[in-house]
Amino acid sequence: MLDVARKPGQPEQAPKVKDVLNFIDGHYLPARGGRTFDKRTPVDGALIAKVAEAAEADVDAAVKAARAALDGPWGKITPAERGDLLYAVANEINKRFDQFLEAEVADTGKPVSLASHLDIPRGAANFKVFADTVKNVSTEFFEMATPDGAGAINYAVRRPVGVVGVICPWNLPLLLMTWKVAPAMACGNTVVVKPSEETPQTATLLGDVMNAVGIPKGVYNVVHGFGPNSAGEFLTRHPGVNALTFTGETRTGAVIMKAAADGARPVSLEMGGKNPAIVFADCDFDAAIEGTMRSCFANAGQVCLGTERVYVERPIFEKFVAALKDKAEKLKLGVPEDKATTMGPLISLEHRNKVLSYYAKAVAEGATVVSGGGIPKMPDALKDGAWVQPTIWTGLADSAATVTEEIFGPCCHIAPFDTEDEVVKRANALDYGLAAAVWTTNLARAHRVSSRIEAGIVWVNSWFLRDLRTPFGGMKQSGIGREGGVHSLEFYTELKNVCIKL
Ligand SMILES: NC(=O)C1=CN([C@@H]2O[C@H](COP(=O)(O)OP(=O)(O)OC[C@H]3O[C@@H](n4cnc5c(N)ncnc54)[C@H](O)[C@@H]3O)[C@@H](O)[C@H]2O)C=CC1
Ligand SMILES: O=C(O)/C=C/C=C(\O)C(=O)O
Repeated sequence: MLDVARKPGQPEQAPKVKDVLNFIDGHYLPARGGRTFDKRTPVDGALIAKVAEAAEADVDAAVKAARAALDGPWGKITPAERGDLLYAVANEINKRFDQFLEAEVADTGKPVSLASHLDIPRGAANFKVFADTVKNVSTEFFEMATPDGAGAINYAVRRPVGVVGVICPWNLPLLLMTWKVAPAMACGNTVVVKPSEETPQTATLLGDVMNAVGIPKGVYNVVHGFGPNSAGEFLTRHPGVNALTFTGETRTGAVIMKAAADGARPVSLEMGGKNPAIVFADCDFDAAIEGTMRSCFANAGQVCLGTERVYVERPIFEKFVAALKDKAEKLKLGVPEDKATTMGPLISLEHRNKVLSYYAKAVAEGATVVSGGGIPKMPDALKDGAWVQPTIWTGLADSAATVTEEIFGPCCHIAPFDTEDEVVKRANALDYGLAAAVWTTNLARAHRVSSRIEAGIVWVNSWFLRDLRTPFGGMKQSGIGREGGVHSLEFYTELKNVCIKL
């Protein structure tokens, strides 16, 4: 039975319903036509915001503002000056830390302890890291011989691609949005952001930060709404957008790629995963359990890098399953503000339906439910929240839907394996290739296995350990392109070669 951590009687007051507006050309604006949609907290289902639902004309205005800003002061300042402004953005986010924290927690229901250590600090750090990257990266220079003996020189310069459309998910809203907005701005572009309809608040707050530190109007714009036939589609189809960057589901990425084909516009796509963890018998057992707990259950399993398939070498299989079950059952579900809470709700009742459909499918496919498998008993005040039990299965075939399809919930299937060759093949068997974790104390094996795994990121004896200078992205259907450090410059700039005949 799960221990439910919440303060008795909470929430005592009805939350204030906020108006969340679009942010266009430096101004907070309602939607043309006045449409709004409701945002409810997944903690207890209470209405927390009325969000302006951008009409096509609002998206058009945002793109036009972003285009005009390219020709304004933003287009004329030096990379170093842009870098200083981005540092100011980061410092201002940190100054308003509590405001961002409150907004992120309200939208997602995630524990304050998680958002205060991950989401908000990374939101600020993203601006600093890309300000530094742009300042410190040089380009190419080649001297060449010419038939007349005078020679020529070539040098490459980076120029912004223009207006970048940024389509964001709900799982790490500020972190993932700024992971794209920061490099885009550091490279001199302007942006129109479409946050997830589930998490409209922190992107909106960031508009105020941009104004406060003097980012010129029109550089950063936010339009709210949904995907098809709404702000997402209006933005991705808009011919004034020069490049599109997206994090979210693979099927959505494919739709966005089709939209980008009109005008042959570049895309950067970070998409779904069904990530394996491979645990060898020679691992540091406690570290492997601790790391696998985080990779399966952090953020209620709503992390694209999270583990949903665990392969454990047979000699330690039973011990591993028992230890993971023990830890999973100690997770404390509860209100975000409670320091004891270690797992929040899923993002929405709709997403919970999806996750629960896999819980049912696992049973139908013949799984042994080691732990969880349903809806936890929560106090009355939280009964309308999107709560789900952390869940562990064993006994499924590698072909089961539960083992092959992204669930994006707090769950994993654990299977035994016998040989390195066998487990590498099983880990690589899917069309996804985002991340993997390998647990072993054998250094040669760590190198061997990580070199054979088909994933954009392999963590050995760790998980979600991020150096923001490194390439980040997925192989196969998990993504197109890499972002992070200098790799982001490849996407957010056009590289132009200048050849001068001497
Ligand atoms: N980081 C990741 O890998 C994430 C994966 N997911 C997975 O995706 C599933 C669905 O979650 P959603 O939030 O609906 O993800 P999604 O991929 O549909 O949405 C992500 C963003 O794309 C926008 N969008 C959706 N359709 C669009 C379209 N046709 N054109 C332009 N923009 C569009 C959405 O409004 C949102 O801002 C989840 O159950 C989960 O499995 C969800 C969020 C993040
Ligand atoms: O650290 C990052 O930049 C990204 C982490 C997580 C995701 O991309 C995700 O969950 O979508």
